[in-house]
Amino acid sequence: MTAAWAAGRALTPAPVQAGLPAADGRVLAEPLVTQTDLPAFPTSSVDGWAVRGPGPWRITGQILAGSQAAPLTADGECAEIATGAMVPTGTTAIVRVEHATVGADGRVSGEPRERPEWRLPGEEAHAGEELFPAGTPVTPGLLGLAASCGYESLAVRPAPRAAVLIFGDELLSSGLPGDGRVRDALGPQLPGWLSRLGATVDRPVTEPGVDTLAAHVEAISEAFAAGADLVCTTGGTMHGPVDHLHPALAELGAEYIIGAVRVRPGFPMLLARVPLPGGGSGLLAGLPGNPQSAVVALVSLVAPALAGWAGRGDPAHQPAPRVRLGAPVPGRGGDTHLALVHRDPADGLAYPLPHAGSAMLRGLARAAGFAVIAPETSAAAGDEVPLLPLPLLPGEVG
Ligand SMILES: Nc1nc2c(c(=O)[nH]1)N[C@H]1C(S)=C(S)[C@@H](COP(=O)(O)OP(=O)(O)OC[C@H]3O[C@@H](n4cnc5c(N)ncnc54)[C@H](O)[C@@H]3O)O[C@H]1N2
Ligand code: MOO
Repeated sequence: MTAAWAAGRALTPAPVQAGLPAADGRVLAEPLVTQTDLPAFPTSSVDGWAVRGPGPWRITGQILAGSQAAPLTADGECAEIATGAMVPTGTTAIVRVEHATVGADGRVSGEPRERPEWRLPGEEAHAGEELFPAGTPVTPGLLGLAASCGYESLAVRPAPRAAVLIFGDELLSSGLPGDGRVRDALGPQLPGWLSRLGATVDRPVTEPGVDTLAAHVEAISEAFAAGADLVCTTGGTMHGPVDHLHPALAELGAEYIIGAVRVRPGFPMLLARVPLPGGGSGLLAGLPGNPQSAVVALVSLVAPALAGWAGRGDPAHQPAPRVRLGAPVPGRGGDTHLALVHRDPADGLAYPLPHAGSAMLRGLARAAGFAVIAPETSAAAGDEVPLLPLPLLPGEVG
């Protein structure tokens, strides 16, 4: 959702310098420019003999990886060379160890392959060359490349810090539900979803907050004061007798970015900008109390807001994955229907899941994501529709 992405983008903080392992998952704030030729010196790609001129060759030395290579000064000379070692100047060929023999006179004979067995400086990249632009997501592969071309740290957009505030007098954080009380099903799952979306959740989710206006205002203020960039609250998004989120936002002087979304389930979700006492502002995502609706809000509002904040592209401008349905999915009138689906590996089709009510999690816990059924439409078996995926890791996808 572009408005959520833009709200996150507007709060994108100044870049930080992060050590290479710590930069994983972030986004480059500056282009990755190689500080050296890659490779930086002529490098043997095999174990063998660096030779000069026609053979047989007299052994003049040994060059191991990591050492400086003495030149081969005359035809008929060779040096034993290891994979990764610097090729001495004067080398005309490298003969692989398995293609060479050492004669009784101590001389080396053998046939080099036609293709040179070493890599030339700059073959992969030249010093000063831009390898990736600012805005590129940092992956483990990119970290390895950055190290190869001379970096110890990278200028990246810092990870957004998210806090989770659970509200509801009816919620228990341990034991069995009953007598009007239910277990909090959001406190245990939201940190995992948020970290899969690239946020840092560095404060433990505390006991559910009580359903009073004062408790809402205090908990939200406190979470921002403790350094959260994004506060996710759960419950109280409607206008029932103990729904205090809207009044709390009014008291905090918040400005709505998105007040509700014409989507089922999850319509009371909201995103607001909250002014901070020290200046600047933070984002607050109000996730509806029904647990599946809260996850809908997470993928619809929180995911794009975090992408914007972290310096990543607008997910709305990236091609949505599409799935072919194996069974019909009804529409929800004038609202978009987000229908939980899983993919059957047998036929590759997406099937709507049972137990998909907004208060249920049994369907969600094995879903790949939500099939998007546009307003005033319904989908038939065989139709291809967009998929709003859950932020699952490879192998977790249902
Ligand atoms: N008069 C109307 N009432 C409701 C409507 C409506 O249109 N008119 N919409 C329903 C929909 S849809 C949703 S979604 C909920 C949103 O309610 P709130 O965000 O205000 O959430 P609560 O009222 O606090 O809770 C709703 C429901 O979810 C359970 N819940 C809350 N938090 C948790 C949690 N952490 N873990 C597990 N379950 C949780 C709570 O016990 C309630 O059953 O409003 C409907 N009402
Ligand atoms: O919109 Mo509610 O979120 O349908 O359960």
